[in-house]
Amino acid sequence: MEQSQRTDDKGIGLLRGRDGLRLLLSLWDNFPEHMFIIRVDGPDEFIVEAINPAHEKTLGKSTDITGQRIDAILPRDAAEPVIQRYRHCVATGEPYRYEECGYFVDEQGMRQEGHWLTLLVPISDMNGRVHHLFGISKNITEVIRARQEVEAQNRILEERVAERTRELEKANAELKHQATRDFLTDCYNRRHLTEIARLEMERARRYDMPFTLALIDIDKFKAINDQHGHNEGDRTLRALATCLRKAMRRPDILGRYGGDEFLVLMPETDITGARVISGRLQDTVRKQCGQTISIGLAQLKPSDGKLESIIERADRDLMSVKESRKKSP
Ligand SMILES: Nc1nc2c(ncn2[C@@H]2O[C@H](COP(=O)(O)OP(=O)(O)OP(=O)(O)O)[C@@H](O)[C@H]2O)c(=O)[nH]1
Repeated sequence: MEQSQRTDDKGIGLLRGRDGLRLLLSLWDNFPEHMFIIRVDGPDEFIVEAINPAHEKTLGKSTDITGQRIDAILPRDAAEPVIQRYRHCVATGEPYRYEECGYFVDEQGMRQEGHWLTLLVPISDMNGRVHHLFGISKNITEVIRARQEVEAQNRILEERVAERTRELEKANAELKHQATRDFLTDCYNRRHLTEIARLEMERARRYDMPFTLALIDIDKFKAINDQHGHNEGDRTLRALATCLRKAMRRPDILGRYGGDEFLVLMPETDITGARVISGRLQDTVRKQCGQTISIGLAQLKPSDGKLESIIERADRDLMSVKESRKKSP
C-alpha cells in the first residue's frame, strides 16, 4: 500500500498524538531551508498561505507575502514560470522537483541572485482535488556558482587547447613544408622530389603509362655568380623556378635537383611529348628570364630497375646536349 494511503498509525503515531502539532510547528520554525504552503484557488490563482522563518529571513524583514497571490508578489516575467510549475503540479497530482532562480537579501541587506532546488508536493482532498501545494526549497546557490565557475574554467581550458592545437597544426604544416621544399626556390627539394618520382614510376608501370624525366641545367650559370656575385646567382635560380612553374603543365612536378639543376617529372608523357614541352620551357625561360637552359630527357623503360638509372640517362642526354651546344654555340 502507498505511504500516503496508509490508515494505521504505524510510525506516525507521535504526530497524531497530543504533541504532534507542537512538533510539526517546531520543525516548521527551525527547518534551515525554505518551507512554504500555497493555497490553490483556481488554475491561475495561487495564494501564499504560509512561509517558514528561514524563508522569511531570505526575503528580508520588510517583506510580508502571506495572503498574497503569486502574480501580485512577483513581476510578470518572474511569476509566469512559477505559476506554470504550480499548475503542472496541480494537473499531475504528483510531486514535482525543479531548479529555480530568484533573489534573496543577504546578511548586509543586499539583494542577491540565488538558486534553489525545490520539491513541490500536492495536497489533495478526498476527491483528488489539489487544494494546497507544500514546498521545500534548498538553497543551491553555492553549488550552482561552483558549477558555473568550473564551466567557465573548462571553456577557458578548451579555448587554450584549441589555440595550442591550431599553433601545433601551423607548426606541423610549416615543418612539413620545410622538409619537402628547397629553401631558396620553394620548389620541391631533391629528397621529396625523388620520393614522388619513385611513386610515379610505380604508377606508370602498374597502369602501363609512359613517364618521362626532364633534367634542366642553366647555361653558363657559373659566370653569373662570378661576374655579378652569389646573390645575383640566387636571384636567377629563384626567377627560373618561378618561370618554370608558370610555364609547366599542371600535372607535371618541379623540383630543384641540386646546384643549378632542376628536375621536371612528366607523368603520362612520352619522349616525343616531353620534347615539345621542353622546347616551350626553353622559349619561355629565354623570353621571361633572359636565360638559356639545356634539357636532358629520359623516358622510363621496362628495363629500368631503379629511379637512378632513368636519371642517369637524362643526365647523359643533358651532357650530350651541352656538348653539341659547345661545338655549335
Ligand atoms: N648562387 C648560387 N650558386 C650556386 C648554388 N648552387 C650551386 N651554385 C653554383 O652553380 C654553378 C654551377 O656550375 P656549372 O653548372 O658547373 O657551370 P655552368 O656555368 O652552368 O656551366 P654549363 O652548365 O656548362 O653552362 C657553380 O658555380 C656553383 O657554385 C646556389 O644555391 N646559389
